[in-house]
Amino acid sequence: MSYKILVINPGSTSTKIGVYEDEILLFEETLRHSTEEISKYPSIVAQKDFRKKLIVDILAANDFDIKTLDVAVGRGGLLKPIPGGTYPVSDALLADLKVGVQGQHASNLGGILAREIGDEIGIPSYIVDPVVVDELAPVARYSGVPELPRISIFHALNQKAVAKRYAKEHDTPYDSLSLIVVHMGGGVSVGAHKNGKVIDVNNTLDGDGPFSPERSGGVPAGQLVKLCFSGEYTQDEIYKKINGKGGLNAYLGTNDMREVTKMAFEEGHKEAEAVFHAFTYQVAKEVGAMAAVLDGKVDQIILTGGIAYSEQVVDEIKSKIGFIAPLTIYAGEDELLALTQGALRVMTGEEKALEY
Ligand SMILES: Nc1ncnc2c1ncn2[C@@H]1O[C@H](COP(=O)(O)OP(=O)(O)O)[C@@H](O)[C@H]1O
Ligand SMILES: CCCC(=O)OP(=O)(O)O
Repeated sequence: MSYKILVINPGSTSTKIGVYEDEILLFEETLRHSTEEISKYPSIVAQKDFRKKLIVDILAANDFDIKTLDVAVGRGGLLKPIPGGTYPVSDALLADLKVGVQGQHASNLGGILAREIGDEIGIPSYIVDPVVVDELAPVARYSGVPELPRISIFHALNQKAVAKRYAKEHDTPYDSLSLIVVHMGGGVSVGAHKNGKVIDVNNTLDGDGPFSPERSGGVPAGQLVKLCFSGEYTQDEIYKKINGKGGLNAYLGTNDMREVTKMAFEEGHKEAEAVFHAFTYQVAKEVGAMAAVLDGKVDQIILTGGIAYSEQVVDEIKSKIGFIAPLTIYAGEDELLALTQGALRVMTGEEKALEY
């Protein structure tokens, strides 16, 4: 028996959709969203119908009968911290996605849309390796402020998928490798993978690590406190500076690294050039930190995510961190396939679904 699988991957700057028959891709589509397009919506949940219409339209454009699907799987969002694996979108999980128990991010919509479409046609819905997968070592949880422990929010699905892909291509078990994986998408995550666990990673959402197209990354905390109490901004406005309107958006008014590259190197925009170099500098610096986490014994550094398509970004980062370990580039991500495989493992009985 084969399974037809609808895969839904909402990112902060994109919606990626795929339909698979078992592991065979029937069709896929990536729709990129500008900040202008997305910021029309007052909340993540308010984007649901907009993103659902994209899915329905893509199925129709491919003459695909939605009723022939066997399962729907979505990227998992800001739930409570949980172990990696495949989870049915239960009522409890759905409720937490709607609230966003650890915050607001487009990935909250993955499970919500999988469940809604699944219920409409009477098929099961799942999420796989959500962004809250937490494998941090105890030592990595200290921040210096006891009330503010460091937490694990990152591109868990793709970080795990590319790490396992590297292990497979090199005929080595994933849990015997020490890897640094750098995902450069709307957010940037830099993870230290040791013995099959992500023992440290920057909180990709909330002011930690390098800046990214949409996020501030780590900011000077004292200055941030002053800004918060300056009376000039609401809480929401301050938070948007960290998540949504930070990073490339804040400096240059775009979340598109291709646009920044064009401004910097074709149009002679000096600030864009400086921001481009600052981006690669910050990413390289975080890789250096994760090399220390791994005691300097790093088998491979993997660069992935949409920005890894840029040779110029890759070359600049490589020139700074090449001394640590060799680099492998997996541009884009393996998230659609990873979601498919997670759903299939449960549908075929190879793995038991976890309970949220
Ligand atoms: N060929 C490319 N060169 C440089 N940047 C790219 C390229 N393709 C996509 N990007 C950038 O990658 C970022 C989005 O990455 P992606 O992994 O798709 O993000 P997300 O899933 O978070 O929406 C955007 O800034 C986009 O401009
Ligand atoms: C919430 C962590 C994952 C993340 O940042 O994803 P995007 O790059 O898709 O925003």
